Amino acid sequence: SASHRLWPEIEQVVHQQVAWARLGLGDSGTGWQLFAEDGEMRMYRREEEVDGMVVDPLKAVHIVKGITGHEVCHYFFSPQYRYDWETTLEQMTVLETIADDSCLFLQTHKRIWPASQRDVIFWSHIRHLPNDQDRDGPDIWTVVNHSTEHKDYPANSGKCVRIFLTVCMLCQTRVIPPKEGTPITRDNISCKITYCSVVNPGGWAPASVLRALYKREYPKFLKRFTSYVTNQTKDKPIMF
Ligand SMILES: CC(C)(C)c1cc(CCc2ccccn2)cc(-c2ccc(S(=O)(=O)CCO)cc2)c1
Repeated sequence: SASHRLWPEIEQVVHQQVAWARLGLGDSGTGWQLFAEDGEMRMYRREEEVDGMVVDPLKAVHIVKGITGHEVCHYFFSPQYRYDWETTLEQMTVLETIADDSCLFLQTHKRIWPASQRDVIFWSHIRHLPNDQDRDGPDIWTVVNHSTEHKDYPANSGKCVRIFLTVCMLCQTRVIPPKEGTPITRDNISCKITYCSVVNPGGWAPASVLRALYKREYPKFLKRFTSYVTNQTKDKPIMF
């Protein structure tokens, strides 16, 4: 709700992330390296370090047939499905339900050898940015996750190293209209997904180890999540 202490930050970060996600990859001069390809999915990263720590920004573009942006964002945002698709998750707690479109999460992730176990606190916000009639802009659904602090869970106070992240799942639905008068089916829809992520792994971890881990884990993550949405929605009415 607009009166919540996090609301100004949510508004600012969501608009910044939507603008960032909608930027193309620019020409090769922008340093984006394609590092994974699988069917329609293309995954790019830039090598960046902050205080000697790998924080490689990642941008993935994927086109998935038969699902909508609303459905992708619904399953990505809603806590009740997360254990189904987030296999690196050990524990997820909803610390606060800020509004029906905003939650505060605490997540501990399974240890990924040889890095030590990590946890993260982030707010998550789901937003529909409809294309206003006069502009034929795209109809966008997005979920933005952004790290924040919580007084009851100070960073690095327990067994876990605190990670920091900003993630944007931005979706645009495409409909190929079927023959006049016939209903739209899942064969007529597809979703273009732009997934942007910057994960600061917190405490020290060797750059080579992190880069190998990101290279292996990220493609699996997006494939697994989109397959999950396809399976969850295939026998259900379309959520536009
Ligand atoms: C390896 C990599 C795929 C980058 C990775 C490792 C870890 C585990 C923690 C970690 C980080 C770094 C090094 C070792 N372990 C967590 C995440 C992560 C966490 C959260 C989200 S989310 O978009 O907010 C969806 C809700 O869960 C996405 C990714 C990614």
